[in-house]
Amino acid sequence: MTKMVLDAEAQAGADVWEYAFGFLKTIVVRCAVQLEIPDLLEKRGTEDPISLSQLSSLLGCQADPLHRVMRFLAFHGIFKSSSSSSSSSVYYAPTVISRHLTRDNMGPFILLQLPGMVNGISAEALRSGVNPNLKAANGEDTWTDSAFGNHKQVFTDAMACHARSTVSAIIDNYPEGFKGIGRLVDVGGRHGMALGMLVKAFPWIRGVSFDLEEVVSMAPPRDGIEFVGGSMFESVPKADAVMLMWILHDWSDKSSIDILKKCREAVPADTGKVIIVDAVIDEVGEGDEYTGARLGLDMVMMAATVKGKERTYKEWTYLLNEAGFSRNTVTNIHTIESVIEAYP
Ligand SMILES: C[S@@+](CC[C@H](N)C(=O)[O-])C[C@H]1O[C@@H](n2cnc3c(N)ncnc32)[C@H](O)[C@@H]1O
Ligand SMILES: O=c1cc(-c2ccc(O)cc2)oc2c(O)c(O)ccc12
Repeated sequence: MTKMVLDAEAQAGADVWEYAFGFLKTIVVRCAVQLEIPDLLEKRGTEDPISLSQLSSLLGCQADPLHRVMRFLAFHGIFKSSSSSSSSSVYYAPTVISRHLTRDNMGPFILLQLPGMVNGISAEALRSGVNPNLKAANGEDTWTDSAFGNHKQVFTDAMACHARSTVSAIIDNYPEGFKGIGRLVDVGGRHGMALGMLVKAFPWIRGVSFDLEEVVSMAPPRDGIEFVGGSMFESVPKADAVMLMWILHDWSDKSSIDILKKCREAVPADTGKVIIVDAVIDEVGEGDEYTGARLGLDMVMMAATVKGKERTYKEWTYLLNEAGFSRNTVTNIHTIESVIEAYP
């Protein structure tokens, strides 16, 4: 059926359904990642598409619902489907998008999404200013709220995905930022995925992954990385520089200022710096290819945290001034985040 050229009103009548059913893309992609379909198709490659019956048998899934899921994903360009001229079989092959959904790419990050988020953005939440998903008992600190799931492997796997992706961008676009740094503390560094990549790229660095005790106590040993448990609201281990990657966006302005003050105290007043890796929302410019992802991440912060948010450069400058930093620079690293360097 050829796609008709619709006038704006008719197109809007069709597009509105996207706002009813758009959430299904994440649910269905999440299902494909759970089944490791991107990995299976990637292993076979584009020259060896798999039939529905083979896929159904390999996955132990009913053919009919699997066909419907694959049909939906092929329509949205996640997989490539083709049919055989000699039989009624349908075949599936990987695409440039499905390559990013494998378990060693962004697959585990997709598995973190959705559960526990739905009511975080609702009329009730916007009117009350309270995220109904999270127990008020924990105040702003969702990280010790079991409902948040910080202790779960799915969170560690998702953040390792994120670290792989963002630290690659940091190494490619901001290598100069690590010259002269001996001891680097990664606040909220979890199991050291980011530091492991940084000390490999910059062997002069001695890395310290600082995180909650219940997180670092589960961290497998990692060459060149020391693990220290504690709270960034109490004190941060001393270092030449401190990194905060996807930390401050989880917290309110007040908590972020408190964290930044502890980080400033941990580095030398004359030669130290704090390296913030977080999104900078561009409200006035044209943005770039990550603008949609940054605004989506801001909605995740609203849905999943008590007072987390993404910030504009003006909002970052307010935080840094309040925390006593004298000056700062911003580096575009061509991914969802930028690197903000803050100097005591
Ligand atoms: C969103 S994760 C970011 C992980 C990693 N930096 C990354 O970019 O993928 C936030 C981290 O902050 C840690 N965290 C939360 N509260 C903390 C605290 N009071 N002190 C130190 N770390 C904390 C969490 O355990 C978690 O590992
Ligand atoms: O992308 C995320 C998702 C979460 C998240 C999702 C579901 C939950 O039940 C809890 C948390 O948290 C994130 C986060 O804290 C962050 O700093 C970046 C991204 C995400």
